[in-house]
Amino acid sequence: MVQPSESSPSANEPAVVRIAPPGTGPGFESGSSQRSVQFGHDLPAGEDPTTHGLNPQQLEAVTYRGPALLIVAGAGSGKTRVLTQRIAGLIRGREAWPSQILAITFTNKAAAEMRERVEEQLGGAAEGMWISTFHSACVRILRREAEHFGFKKNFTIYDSSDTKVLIKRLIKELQADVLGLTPGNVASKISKLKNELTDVDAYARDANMSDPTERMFVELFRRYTRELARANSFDFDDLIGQTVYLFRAFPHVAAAYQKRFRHILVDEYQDTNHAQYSLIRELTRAPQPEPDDYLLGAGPTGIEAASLTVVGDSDQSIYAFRGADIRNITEFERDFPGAKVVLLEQNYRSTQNILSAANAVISNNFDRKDKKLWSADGAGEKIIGFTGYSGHDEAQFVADEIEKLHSEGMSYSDMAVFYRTNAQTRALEEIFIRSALPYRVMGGTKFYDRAEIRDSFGYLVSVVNPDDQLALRRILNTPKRGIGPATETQLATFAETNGLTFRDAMRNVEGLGLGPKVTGSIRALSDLLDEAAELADTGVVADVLTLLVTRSGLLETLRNSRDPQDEARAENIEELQAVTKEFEKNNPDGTLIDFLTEVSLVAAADDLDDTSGTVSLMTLHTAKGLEYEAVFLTGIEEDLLPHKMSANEPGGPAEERRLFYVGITRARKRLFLSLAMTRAQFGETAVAMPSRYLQEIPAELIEWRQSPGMVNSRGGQQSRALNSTGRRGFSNGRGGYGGGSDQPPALPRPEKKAWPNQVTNQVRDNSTLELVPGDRITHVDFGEGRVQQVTGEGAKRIAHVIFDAAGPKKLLIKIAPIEKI
Ligand SMILES: Nc1ncnc2c1ncn2[C@@H]1O[C@H](COP(=O)(O)OP(=O)(O)OP(=O)(O)O)[C@@H](O)[C@H]1O
Ligand SMILES: [Mg+2]
Repeated sequence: MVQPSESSPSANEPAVVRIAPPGTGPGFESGSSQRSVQFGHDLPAGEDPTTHGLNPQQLEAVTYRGPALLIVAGAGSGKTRVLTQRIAGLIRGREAWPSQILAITFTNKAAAEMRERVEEQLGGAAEGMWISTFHSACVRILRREAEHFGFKKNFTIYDSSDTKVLIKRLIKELQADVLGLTPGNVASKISKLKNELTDVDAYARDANMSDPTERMFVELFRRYTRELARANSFDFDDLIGQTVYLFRAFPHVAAAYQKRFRHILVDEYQDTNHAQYSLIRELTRAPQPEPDDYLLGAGPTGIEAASLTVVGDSDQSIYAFRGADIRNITEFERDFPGAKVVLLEQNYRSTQNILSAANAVISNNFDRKDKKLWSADGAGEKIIGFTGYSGHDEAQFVADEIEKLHSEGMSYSDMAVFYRTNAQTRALEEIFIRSALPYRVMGGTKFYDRAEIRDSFGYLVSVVNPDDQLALRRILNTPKRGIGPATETQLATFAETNGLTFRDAMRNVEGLGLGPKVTGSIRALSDLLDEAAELADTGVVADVLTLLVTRSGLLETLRNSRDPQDEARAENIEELQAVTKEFEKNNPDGTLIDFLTEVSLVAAADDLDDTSGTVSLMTLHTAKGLEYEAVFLTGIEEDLLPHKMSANEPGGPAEERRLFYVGITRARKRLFLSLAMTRAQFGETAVAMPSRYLQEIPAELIEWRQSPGMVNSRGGQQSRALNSTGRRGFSNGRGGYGGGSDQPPALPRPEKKAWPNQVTNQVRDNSTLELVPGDRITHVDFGEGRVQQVTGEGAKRIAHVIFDAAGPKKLLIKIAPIEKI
């Protein structure tokens, strides 16, 4: 390795880092050069690994040196790759130490991938380099610096559900619900304001205070801000906003980071919001001189601003609803005068058919610079379109095609299924489970949202951050220990009147004059938390969790419960214990705070688990920046894509079109577009219309397939609307269907058969069904077939069957709708 990281400025010490002249300073000792450099690839002699295999534009983007560089290009043109190679080049060329680099990506997964790629290029760990999301970078900064403005290092992070609990309580206290204010709309308005860096005072100055709703909102915002500060907590938006505030209020703090980070690189710049943009602006200012700069001879202008590289694609801006501002990219040259702009054109990801579809779709957005993606890889296979009768039918199609690709040699982890809304996963998961198809749902990790997991975290947070009243109140009577709401209020009031925290009120419970039983309960809880805090100082995270969930009775109560659901809940807590052990293994020095930080960042953005050997399911938003051999875009219907919430918003349908474009451009070789004619949502089944975006794709690029249930049915949707010869079914492409009338299409009547979704509603249990190779069986959907093999045990037994008509399938015996014949 070229860089002995111990001698470079430690990752934990941002302190002062002077400009490192190339090739000097710790980590750049002479003699450690060529010889010790290893590369992840075998290269021809004389080839520079940093620039190897790049096209001329990419080369320019990797090697350009100057204060500001903007790389704009369409999907799959190598933007992220250029960033990665640029970082590797800076380090390898000894222009920067790893610790002088700050690279920002959009998800944890993208950050991990980028780190991996850089390390692969360098042939070793690039320690001290910050490659992270905006949120993670800000948490690291705040952990070190929060004390400058009245927070403590051990602050906790409120996720959106914590935020809503707190706002709900405030709404109740102020009886704000009569004005129509709900936790949801208050939270989203506050979030929006924070993304614009508007704090409550700034907002109040311009608010129309004669409007009672407005006045009430201001009061809620004010109290929310105060409660968060008192709880020594930040919400998600604060992480960025407060870091900006910190830098602006404390120039010497800002200066330390401005000096440290010499190269700042931002991926997916089109999706930065105002707060994130401001953070970048603060970090790329020339540091203000400090007195010792003069002493050291650096002088007031001795240190230049960091160099900034951003990459982005306006066509992939999909976070306007979170305040992302496309102008950050379009006005980059104005913001950073003298900026160099590089355009990339060639796409290295997808086949031409996929790109042509993407080009055709996105060209319907006005107000964009026309750019066409092209590939040197040839046309590739046609896009496959499929219209199912129902969401389950569609899911079955997806599962079948996945199995087919798999049997042709494609790995499950090279395939992904995307959808617009999380609700769509239900049908997909049901079918996937039944087909014994390995999959993983990415993002929106439901695990951390479960009540018992939140309870467990309530305990951990109460230990780490005793100021967090919300967490304490959550666990006060969980499990039930006879502490009612009246006692809770008494504790809160006692704290208020005596200027104590809620936690201190608990510690002094004997002074409250409560009954002996309640007093005893609170005392026991308080002592447990103290004991756990002691353990947290010296012990490992897993032990702290175990102490808390056992001694509090949380685990035992669930285990002893007669509610069958509680058994699963107890298992979830055990799973959490496994997560802490895993954390320990990966972070031998990790503290409880580190653990909580990691979880709060990960749970909000993407998945902890590795996805090897599984098909990935995720929303279109989560899919950004990723790529897969085969991609299934499901639910390409009006009201889903474009989503019905967006239809009437200014810019809504255009943003949804970009989302579709993002989805299409994730595919390398195979793209499947599917929809259903009826879709069950919120317990109702509604007729679904094909998305207006479908007909923007030239017909010759798509091969439409029939659902087996619709064969021979007259007026089938795809033959009416989406046949290969034209677009007869559509009026003018603006959502009209069937000649522009609002008439829903006549549904074809599938031949009667049991649809998969009806099967799952019955309690089916084949646990005792004996199957051996050679047995003939019949399946509700697939008809007759012969068992080839049975693998797995118990509830996880899988039958490998070759159906006479439907071909090979794997079935989870326990729940498969099969019978032996
Ligand atoms: N010069 C090149 N030669 C070969 N492959 C390349 C080249 N440039 C990029 N690639 C490959 O093309 C794919 C897309 O690259 P990358 O992910 O960097 O694109 P991107 O512009 O960041 O896409 P997106 O806009 O979707 O984020 C990757 O697999 C990458 O390794
Ligand atoms: Mg990218």
